[in-house]
Amino acid sequence: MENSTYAAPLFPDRAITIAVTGAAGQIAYSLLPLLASGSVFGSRQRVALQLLDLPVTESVLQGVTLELEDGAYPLLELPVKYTSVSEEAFANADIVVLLGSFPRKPGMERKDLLAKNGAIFREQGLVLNRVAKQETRVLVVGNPANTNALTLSQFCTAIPKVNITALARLDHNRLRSLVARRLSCAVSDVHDVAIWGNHSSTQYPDVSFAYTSGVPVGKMRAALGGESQLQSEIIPTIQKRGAEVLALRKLSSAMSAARAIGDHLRDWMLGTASENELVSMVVASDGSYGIEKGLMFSFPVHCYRGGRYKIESSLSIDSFSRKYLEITQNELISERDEAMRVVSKMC
Ligand SMILES: NC(=O)C1=CN([C@@H]2O[C@H](COP(=O)(O)OP(=O)(O)OC[C@H]3O[C@@H](n4cnc5c(N)ncnc54)[C@H](O)[C@@H]3O)[C@@H](O)[C@H]2O)C=CC1
Ligand SMILES: O=C(O)CCC(=O)C(=O)O
Repeated sequence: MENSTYAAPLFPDRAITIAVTGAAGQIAYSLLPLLASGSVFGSRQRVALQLLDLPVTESVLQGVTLELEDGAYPLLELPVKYTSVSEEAFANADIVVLLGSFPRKPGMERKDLLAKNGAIFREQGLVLNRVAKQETRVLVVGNPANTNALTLSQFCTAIPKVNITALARLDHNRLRSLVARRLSCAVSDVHDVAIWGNHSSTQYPDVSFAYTSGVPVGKMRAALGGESQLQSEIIPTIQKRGAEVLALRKLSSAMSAARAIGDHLRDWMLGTASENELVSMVVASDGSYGIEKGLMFSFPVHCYRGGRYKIESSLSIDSFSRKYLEITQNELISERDEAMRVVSKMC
């Protein structure tokens, strides 16, 4: 991971406590070693893990815990806690990573999961509302991630909305890597790609502000073949990348998702490698770019040490981009309305 290895620990005198739900699942199996090894929060930050999954997975979760212990990670507090009781997993957590949910199967759109996962995120919002600290940072990964984060935030008013985010970093990393492959340059040379909107096939992967050492800002669309090439090939490739992996593996992306979660958490908590770097995060809209206030929308943001971020609100959006922003905003509004209809019936 970029930047974190030598970072000063966020909590020099104690471990950072991270609750992970869905901890017996496939993303967790790639994520937990990243957290335990120090590659997210730095090589001097102690880490305490509180793992949650359903009672039916108890033996798997116990096996994962044994493996973490057998990893003999110097930074990891022992014993690793695991439970099927949300209150126990979330108590005193500095960070809560919500993977636990019903996953998409081949042929399904992520929004087909709204009803099933809306119930889970309502329930977890209510529990967090009772036991979480105000400063707890929450990252929603379970799909449909934007709308699950919105549902959770409706039921968890104890945590300020700025502390609740969802994952768009996998899409951001996919785009960054695609640009590097097309331009035959290093991924680390590609800066300021952006993902806008929903973590779904309507997301808008945007290269308008991207640059490399050889391609200055404003010239990236042309360097990638122009708007028609973006429209017919590059944008759809990123929009459908999750489905492509799912069709090939018969399982959704997990290794790359874990890596993206590490990147999201590291940048959010420690700040980006360079102060001006743009990264993509799903956050509550502040009305920038005309996006409805409160909608959980992926924006390009700047991150600052200590778990702070700011939406970059001064980019200029042309008609090519505007059309994509509207499509993804409309999808999020309809997901939100459907999710609120579903969860209101549960009250
Ligand atoms: N936002 C993003 O970029 C991405 C999101 N995802 C989503 O992340 C989620 C997790 O993916 P995988 O690990 O591959 O799924 P998985 O099916 O391997 O694991 C999910 C785990 O969650 C557990 N679970 C289900 N309901 C739970 C609850 N109420 N409380 C606690 N645990 C619960 C299950 O028992 C299972 O162990 C899925 O919703 C997937 O669609 C996956 C990749 C990228
Ligand atoms: O596509 C899915 O439903 C799960 C995995 C995912 O969200 C992704 O790979 O982007």
